[in-house]
Amino acid sequence: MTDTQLRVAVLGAKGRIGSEAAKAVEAAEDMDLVAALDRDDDIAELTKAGAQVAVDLTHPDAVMGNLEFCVGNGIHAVVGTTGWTDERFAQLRGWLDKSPQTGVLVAPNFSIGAVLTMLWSKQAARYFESAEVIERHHPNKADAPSGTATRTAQLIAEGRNAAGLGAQPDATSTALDGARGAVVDGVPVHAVRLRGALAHQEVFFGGTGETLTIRHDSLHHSSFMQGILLGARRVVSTPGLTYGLEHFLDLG
Ligand SMILES: NC(=O)C1=CN([C@@H]2O[C@H](COP(=O)(O)OP(=O)(O)OC[C@H]3O[C@@H](n4cnc5c(N)ncnc54)[C@H](OP(=O)(O)O)[C@@H]3O)[C@@H](O)[C@H]2O)C=CC1
Ligand SMILES: O=C(O)C1=N[C@H](C(=O)O)C[C@H](O)C1
Repeated sequence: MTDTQLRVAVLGAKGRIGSEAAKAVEAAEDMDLVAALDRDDDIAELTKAGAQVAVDLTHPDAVMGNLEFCVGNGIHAVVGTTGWTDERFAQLRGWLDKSPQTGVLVAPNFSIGAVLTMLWSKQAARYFESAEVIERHHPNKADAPSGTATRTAQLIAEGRNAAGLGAQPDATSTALDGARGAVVDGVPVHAVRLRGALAHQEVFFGGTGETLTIRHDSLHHSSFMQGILLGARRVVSTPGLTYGLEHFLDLG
């Protein structure tokens, strides 16, 4: 270990993504993996290990407790864990207000293709009357819809609202519960759970005489690793809350 190495910890280090993130941190020349913690470990290990950044890839039930500890101890955080609500963001901002030098990145998705899907969906939204999101994940996923699909729908709604678009056309008057998906800010979101799937999303737009589909597929866990490492490098010099990896990408 040298003084210039970034001291990174991974929370959820036995999980599907956390285990890969721990390997990616270990392999990064400018980082040291100083702690790899999972459910039964004591989070106080982070301070003992001198962690500068904690990468949280745990569970929606665990992430807030982890963040309260990290921010309270001046440890920056890179968060991939889902389950974010307005109330949770308000709580996190409250903790950050008391620790103004600390940075937290909350990234609904660390893969570049998914980030672009979200940004392009917001851009496209203003031009189309109809927009729906279908996400597809492995059946071991705890939450539905995915954090990425939820954020995509929110961004589509922002694009629609800025363009003055009203409610989407939909004459459905009889439907089985759930047939039209969950509605996020006026945008239907459908979640498929499928053995063999990893993380996939299609965003459908419909206008007069045309449709547009933006599709992204994460085919391997490695799709998330570059974004996690970039987040860790950048969050240490970005105090406060950053929502979305796009803020750390040079997108022109
Ligand atoms: N933003 C992004 O790009 C990505 C985000 N994710 C998100 O990351 C999260 C994890 O996903 P995934 O790896 O598939 O899930 P897993 O269930 O495979 O991994 C989560 C791990 O965290 C552990 N854990 C639970 N509570 C705690 C705790 N308090 N402290 C430390 N570890 C804990 C779990 O233990 P146990 O099994 O005993 O519960 C498990 O080992 C999900 O919210 C997922 O949506 C995933 C991929 C990419
Ligand atoms: O649980 C997963 O696997 C994933 N979770 C994130 C989400 O809910 O959007 C990111 C990606 O879709 C993989």
